Amino acid sequence: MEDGAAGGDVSADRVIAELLDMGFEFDEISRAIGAVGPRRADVLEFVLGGSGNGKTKPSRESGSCHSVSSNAEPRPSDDGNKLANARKRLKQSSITDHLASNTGSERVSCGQKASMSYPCLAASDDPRAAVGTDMCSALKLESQFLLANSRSESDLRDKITAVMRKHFGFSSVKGFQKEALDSWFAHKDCLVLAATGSGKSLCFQIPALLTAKVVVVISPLISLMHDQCLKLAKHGISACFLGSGQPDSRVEGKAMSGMYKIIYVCPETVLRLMEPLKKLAENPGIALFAIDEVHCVSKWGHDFRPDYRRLSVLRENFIANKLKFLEHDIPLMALTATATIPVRADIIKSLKMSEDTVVVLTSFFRPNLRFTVKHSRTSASAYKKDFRELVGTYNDSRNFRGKGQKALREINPDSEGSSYESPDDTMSDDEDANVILMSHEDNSFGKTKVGMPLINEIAENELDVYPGVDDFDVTCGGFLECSRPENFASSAQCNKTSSSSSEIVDQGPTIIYVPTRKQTVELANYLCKTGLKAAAYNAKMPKSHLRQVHQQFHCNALEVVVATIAFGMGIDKSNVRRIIHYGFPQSLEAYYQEAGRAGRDGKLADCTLYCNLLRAPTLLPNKRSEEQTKVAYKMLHDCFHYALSTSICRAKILVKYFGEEFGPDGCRMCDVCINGPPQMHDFKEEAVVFMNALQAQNFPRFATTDKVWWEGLARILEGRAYIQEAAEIPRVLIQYPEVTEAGLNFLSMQSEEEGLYEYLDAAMLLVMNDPKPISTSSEWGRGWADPAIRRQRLAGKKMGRRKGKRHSRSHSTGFTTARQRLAEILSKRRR
Ligand SMILES: Nc1ncnc2c1ncn2[C@@H]1O[C@H](COP(=O)(O)OP(=O)(O)OP(=O)(O)O)[C@@H](O)[C@H]1O
Ligand SMILES: [Mg+2]
Repeated sequence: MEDGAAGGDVSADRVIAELLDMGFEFDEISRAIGAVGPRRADVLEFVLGGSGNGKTKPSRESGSCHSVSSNAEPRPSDDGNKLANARKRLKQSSITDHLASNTGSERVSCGQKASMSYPCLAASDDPRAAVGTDMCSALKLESQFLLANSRSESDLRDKITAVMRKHFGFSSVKGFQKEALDSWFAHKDCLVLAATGSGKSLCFQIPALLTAKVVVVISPLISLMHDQCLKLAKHGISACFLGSGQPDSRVEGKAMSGMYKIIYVCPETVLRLMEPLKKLAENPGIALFAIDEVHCVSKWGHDFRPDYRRLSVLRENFIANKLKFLEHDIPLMALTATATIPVRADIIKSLKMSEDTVVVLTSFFRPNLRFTVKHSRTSASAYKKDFRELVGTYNDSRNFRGKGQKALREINPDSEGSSYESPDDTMSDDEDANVILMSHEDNSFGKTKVGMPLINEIAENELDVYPGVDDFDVTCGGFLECSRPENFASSAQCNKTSSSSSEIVDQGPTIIYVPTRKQTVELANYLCKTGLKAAAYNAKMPKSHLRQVHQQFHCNALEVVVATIAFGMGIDKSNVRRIIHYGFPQSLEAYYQEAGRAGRDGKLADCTLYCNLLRAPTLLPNKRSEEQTKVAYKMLHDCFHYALSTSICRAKILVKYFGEEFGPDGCRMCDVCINGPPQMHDFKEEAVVFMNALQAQNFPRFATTDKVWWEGLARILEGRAYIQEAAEIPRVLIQYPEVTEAGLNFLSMQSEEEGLYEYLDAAMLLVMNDPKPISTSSEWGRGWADPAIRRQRLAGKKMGRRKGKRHSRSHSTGFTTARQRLAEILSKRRR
């Protein structure tokens, strides 16, 4: 959506449709149109200003800096001024402005760098003496000098150290960076697998500074390329990006003639530029093709981009056998933070990387990230409970600083008669979950296993899918030049509410990832009402708003950004203290990459996943091949299992997912390490009943009572390979279980077996601790007709009421009853 439309009059209907798409509520939009008319810009300003919610915001927030989502009550008298100011504020620099300033900064940097002393070079040897202040020439000569003189490894080391100090201000390269550079130096292809934020970019940026040749970097997003160019410009390195978002048509020609040390290019463009790249390879030469975020190559990865697969043309074309002027094949360096073992193999195969490709593998473990999973219905009714701690974290520190000791209660929406709190949260939650689960299964059961219709929890058009390559212009790098350091709030208003900037560092910013655009607005509004400086961010919002969010986030003027995945790659902000996922991510790769945006400064950071443990994630892309469906289900399956685990350290599961062994100890920080596993349970009896039922072909569906528990048992048996999925496309939950050879062995040996001790998973623990029937299930409904069952249930309810708690029913009672009922059902069926 372009801002260009903002100034013109458009029909109210169109404005309503657009804003609904952004995630705003219909009522809110209507109210805004009523107040300011149907001009899109005015309506947007009204709703983004939070005026549309009609509630008085906390007094502390008056004139708050977080205008992107603040809640000021509109004052009709100053509407005109407000809109005029807003329009002024929303007017952002164009990308051409950015570029102009880039060029400027390059040249200034060049002049500055050229006059700086260079520790490795004797003054008389300094090639820059002859080149004045032209940065490109200076760098070329400098790098010619550097590499030409690097006869030994130790020479190279020294040169690298010098370049690191000079351009990046770091004293040394990290081990994995050294390995990657060594392989480049040996003209070998290389696959670099290193954690988020570990410094992969330097692996391909340094070669550009060590030779007179150019480095070509393939990157999936224009915004990412743009950010990197801005950062490099700051370090005095000339770089450009090519592709649909490049507004200056001359840049491509300049790049192909070798005027930039580093050329960022999207895969689509690199394929178009094959011939010019060959010329570039001849003169001045291409030092390296770097393929960043290379997991996009793989259909098994989380961000599959078909054009990435076609990058095999690089290996096919830029080899000494084909291009006679080449002494060696031009090395490929592929880099990612999230590639499982199958993805790695797929990358090497798809890109046709050479057989002696060096794999640089570092630990994916991020020791300062503390992972936690919390059960939640992840809807508005759970906000109060789920975000109490977060709200307290920010507000308490402000109160502590003596800003009126405002109790959370006073500024909490509940005190204003909000309906955020559910009267019976867990109960309705579980029932909802089961209703949906049942309806899914009812819909799919009996239909063909392949290609059966799938039900999405959320309409897909409410989601932000993976950002397109040309999401140009909403970048983070542009805001690196905050006038204050990261740990300072940037606006005067912010400073009004924070007596000490250091306390903002203590709190640090939070990113909350939600699945839908609507939730970004809903949750950001909620958080603003509690007094937090929060803003919504999703791909349908105007670019001007998104830029503003980036800017305020980078300068610590915002405490919380509530975003879809659109707030993504390229965020290299060091002090993010919390990443909250409010709803299941689409894969563990995506989860780890998003979580990896926390704690880049090495200090402790929290990564919390709130999800409904009683409802398997079901969201799948609408348009997909059978193979993609399988992959998508597998990814959701892995996410669900991660969340359900009660006995394995979270960090261990995550790094193991990427093929890394973690050793016997856990991280000692995650919820599982802290809480320890639950008691083991002997599942033998249930397992025998269950598998016998499967064997008798009499049990095509799970029992409808304590269904969640039986699903958990199926997971356990599947984990032991006693049962397996018979469906061609396995889903998140096992659908068509069948007993395996190992299962048959277990059944035949059961008298000799001691027991089947396993941990209950988190969903099983939930239903064990709070057993309740599934009111919508047909079995449950039929159960009421049975006087014995009715008596039992009523007795259970009374007992619950007497003790004043729903979960007062004894675990073993609920458990045994369910098991007995299942056995009865099965024996009836057999008869
Ligand atoms: N040798 C080093 N010493 C200290 N800091 C470094 C070093 N190398 C890189 N860094 C810093 O690490 C941070 C992250 O670097 P970079 O953006 O390259 O990470 P990344 O591995 O590409 O992460 P992501 O997977 O999220 O893209 C940067 O701020 C960078 O300056
Ligand atoms: Mg990177």
